[in-house]
Amino acid sequence: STIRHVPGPPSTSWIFGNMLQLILPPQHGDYEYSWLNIYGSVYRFKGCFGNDRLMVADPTALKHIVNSPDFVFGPTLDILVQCLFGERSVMAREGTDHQRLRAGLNPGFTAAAVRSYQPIFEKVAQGITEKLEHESESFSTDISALFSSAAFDAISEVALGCPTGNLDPKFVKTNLEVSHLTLSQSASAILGDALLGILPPYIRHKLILNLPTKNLRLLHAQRALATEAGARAVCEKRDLLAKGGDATEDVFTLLVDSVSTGALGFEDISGQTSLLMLAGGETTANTLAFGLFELARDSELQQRLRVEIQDALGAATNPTSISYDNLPLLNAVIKESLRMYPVIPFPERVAATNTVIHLSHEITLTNGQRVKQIPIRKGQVIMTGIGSFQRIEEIWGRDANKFRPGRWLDGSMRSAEAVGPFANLLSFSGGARTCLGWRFAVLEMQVILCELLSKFSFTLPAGHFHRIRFVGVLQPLDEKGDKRLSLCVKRIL
Ligand code: HEM
Repeated sequence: STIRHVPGPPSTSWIFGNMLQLILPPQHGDYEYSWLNIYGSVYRFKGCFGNDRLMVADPTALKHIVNSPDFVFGPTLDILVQCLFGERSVMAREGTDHQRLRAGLNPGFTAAAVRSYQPIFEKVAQGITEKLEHESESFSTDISALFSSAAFDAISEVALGCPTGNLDPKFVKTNLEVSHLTLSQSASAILGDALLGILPPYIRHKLILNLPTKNLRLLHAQRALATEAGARAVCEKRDLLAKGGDATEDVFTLLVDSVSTGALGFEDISGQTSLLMLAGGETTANTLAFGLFELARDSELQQRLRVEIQDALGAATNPTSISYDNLPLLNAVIKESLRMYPVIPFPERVAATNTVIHLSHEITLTNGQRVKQIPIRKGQVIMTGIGSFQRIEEIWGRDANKFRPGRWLDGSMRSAEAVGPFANLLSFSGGARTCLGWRFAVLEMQVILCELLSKFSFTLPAGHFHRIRFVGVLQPLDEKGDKRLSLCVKRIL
């Protein structure tokens, strides 16, 4: 097959191939981004047990993969989706069933719907300020924990219409435990995924649902509690709407209201609870943490952004009338954070049929042949190299490995093929499975950054250390491997 001749890094282990280098390097991207420079935007590497995998960062090929029904979730992602989100979740659906459910859920995530959630995001952001104001004037704090809890509050209030304080405490606790569970990424977990991946999906699903391990029991409990919380929220909203009560602005209310159109059933709504709570929490929280870290290490950039925000706040007739999309530097910082730190950096896909991917330019195979398309056999695993794509120098500039929000403002980037829904980035993926909550995440980040930077300044503590690892999502870890990113915070008002 052609794949055999696609150049790529040598493998040092039959059991692990290059998987440990890709998933557990000392720092995220240590190998991946240097392979990009050596082998280009498409290369072959070894998965576990000698299997060839393809890393694809070429924009034309990526656009095809995310838009084509020829590619479905790879085995590891499939396991994750079944365990964490359950078979009723939109992520677990395929083909027309997926399209139908997505269309039904869409009213909760349109630009207009998300704009209506702005006051809730502002309330959550003020909640962070209140926590920080309880500290002394200047102190060090773990912003990653702070953002995780804020993102959980935001998704609970905006999706379910329920403050976290009103949720079943057992659900809140298991949700937190599950978020921490992703930290258990290890060589044995990679091997376990590879072994499960060999099984046909039907047997794999049966096994996942019935294996009596502690972690799987926790995941099942979390899913059940999430569905219960979702069902309760759906019932409350249905009763309120039936009585003609004052509807609150939240995703579930909008969706329950649309049930009469026949697009969705009540269980289609409650079945999304686990997915929304988990997919909407850590992703946004970690992107925010990485962005604020970059601002903490560049005080001049931080100050310029603060001035932009304070000017906008000063000009606004009331704080909730701010139009966050009109703040150029704020949005450049958010785009640059998403570009440099795509929290899902290489979602896995598998070819559902024999197919071909076309590339934006020719590559030279190890046998000397020049090709602009690669035939793919059914079953071939492909990593959609979102992180690598977002570091291609010809597209993003010679300094693509540097955090420089100015690239979004000074016209120095080459316009490339439009792939994702936001700023030509793929951090929210693209095509039929584009992140449903991308507008939600962008507004949440805009509101929280504005609130915090207008009231506090952030610097790196002496001897600052953090490591970025892919543990289900990209996360900042401390020396001990615990999730933490500490910054010094000083009140400025
Ligand atoms: C910075 C924050 C976020 C990032 C970077 C992000 C990224 C992604 C990516 C890459 C996918 C596609 C995964 C794949 O197909 O392999 C995805 C799917 C999804 N995301 Fe997000 N996400 C974020 C925030 C959110 C939020 C806040 C919500 C909910 C309010 C959300 C809900 C979803 C849902 C429901 C899907 C599944 C879509 C489907 O399969 O049709 N995400 N997200």
